Amino acid sequence: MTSFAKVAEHSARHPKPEGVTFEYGTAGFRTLGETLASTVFRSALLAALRSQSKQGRVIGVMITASHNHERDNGVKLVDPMGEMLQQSWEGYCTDIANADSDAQVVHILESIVKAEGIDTSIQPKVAYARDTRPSGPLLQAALEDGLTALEVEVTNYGVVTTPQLHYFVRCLNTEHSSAPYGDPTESGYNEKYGQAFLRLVEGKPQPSTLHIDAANGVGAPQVRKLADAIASPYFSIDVRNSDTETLGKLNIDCGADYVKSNQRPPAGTSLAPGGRYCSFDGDADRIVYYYADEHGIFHLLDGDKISTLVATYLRDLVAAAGLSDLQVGVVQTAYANGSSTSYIKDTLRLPTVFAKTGVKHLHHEAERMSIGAYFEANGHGTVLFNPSAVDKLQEAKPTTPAQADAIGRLWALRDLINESVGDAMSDMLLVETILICKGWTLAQWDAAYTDLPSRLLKVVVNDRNIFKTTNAEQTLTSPPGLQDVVDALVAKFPKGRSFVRPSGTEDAVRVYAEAATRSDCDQLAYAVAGAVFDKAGGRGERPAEFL
Ligand SMILES: CC(=O)N[C@H]1[C@@H](OP(=O)(O)O)O[C@H](CO)[C@@H](O)[C@@H]1O
Ligand SMILES: [Mg+2]
Repeated sequence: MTSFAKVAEHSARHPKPEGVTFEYGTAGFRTLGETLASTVFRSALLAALRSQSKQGRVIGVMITASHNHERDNGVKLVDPMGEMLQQSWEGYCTDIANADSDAQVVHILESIVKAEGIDTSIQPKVAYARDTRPSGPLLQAALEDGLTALEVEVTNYGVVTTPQLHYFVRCLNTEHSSAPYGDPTESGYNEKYGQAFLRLVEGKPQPSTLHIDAANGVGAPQVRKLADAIASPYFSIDVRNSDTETLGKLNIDCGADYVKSNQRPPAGTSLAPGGRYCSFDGDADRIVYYYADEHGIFHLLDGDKISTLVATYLRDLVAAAGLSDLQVGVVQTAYANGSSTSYIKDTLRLPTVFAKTGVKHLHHEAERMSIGAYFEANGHGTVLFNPSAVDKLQEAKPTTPAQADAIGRLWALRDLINESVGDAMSDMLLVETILICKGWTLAQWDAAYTDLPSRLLKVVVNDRNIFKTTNAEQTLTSPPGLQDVVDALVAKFPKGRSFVRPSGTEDAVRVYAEAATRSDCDQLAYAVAGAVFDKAGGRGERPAEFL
């Protein structure tokens, strides 16, 4: 029987900072690392209850702030199949993080037990890990104190990538089932993905070296271990921005978010024409590729390019396997470039839907498809095979060697893909596989369609909570009248599209715009940003570039 007797005493060691309100947002809690100890301690308590509510299955806890600044940190819970915490529990997280006293912390735990009908005699189990941030060890200690207070059975995975922790959780919970996901260790991870990759590329021409920018984060040591496990010229890598020791380097002027937001290579990287480059973010769940053409012009291959590449490859394999009733679909968010959406609909002729920002929303949409590829434009995503697709693969009776080969490749691809969550390393192996099998350069991959010029801006406002949206976040329902202003501005520009939504991870409102030309796109973006600032409580000085 779990008792809350020790909770108040342990909680008193992790006082909640005064005047701070925490919110379990798009990707868990995320804010200044030095303010997070109480929240991490309390997240441990919730992870224990969540485990009991899932009959003692293992819940994950990851301490990371991904691509955000090194002084930030964050914590999020991982559900038993390696997916993001069920949304209905996010409110509990927010409530307990904001509880004003240790007694209230206990009271909230008791009320969750009641509301969820939790059997507290079940042994709770939690697996946890952290990224390389300097505030990580102290937050980990707070987490451990919470886990001890509730006598949780724990597995500490140390310093690993976010998707590795998701993978471990899924493995631990399927270990004794009829379909174990894999060995829940770092070497099990490297073996599983590495072997699937080698199976798929065997006999094809070898690619040139891949230059990986690891954002000076946890992806650096981990991708080196993956390369050691693969130990093949098919995966020849050069890891850059791999300094996880020096303070102040994480995500600074490098990493997937920097490259995608600034549309340029990491500082200090000059791109050799024909060279192959990619960037991870700070916790290695996002990846983007890029290259320079013969004129030295930078070209970005973002999440949209990855999802179209992957969807095309899967569509062709499914056809070659003779499994015409297996439908490949693509899930995007409103931030997907309009050209990619048209390409998926009009050229690939595949179904596509828009989900709200945040991978948990995309993941749930993709689950409804037989084979669903989902990616955010920023490079976070994966592919899901739903159970009926797996059944069909199992039942398939190939009548030709070509069909048998395609079915074998679909199975190998399923082993290559981290289905629990978007994973820079697994996605990289997937992209590499497809490029190797097609014998393509990055420029050949890029040739499928041309991105419309786009711009993403931030507007700092007094209260971002007044912004409410509908239609997969593309239409504002509040503040009143603002959407009409946006619509009128969009109508002025050929191929114009723009939308406004509150960020779930930062105290700001995001404005996205695209249009047929760079200058139209910028005019639209800055005009919409100006309208938001003027009509919805812009804070501080009005940025000079806003129109
Ligand atoms: C435009 C954009 O890139 N938004 C990001 C960002 O969310 P916001 O809610 O926009 O702050 O962080 C999320 C978590 O990493 C990521 O899922 C999402 O794509
Ligand atoms: Mg990340």
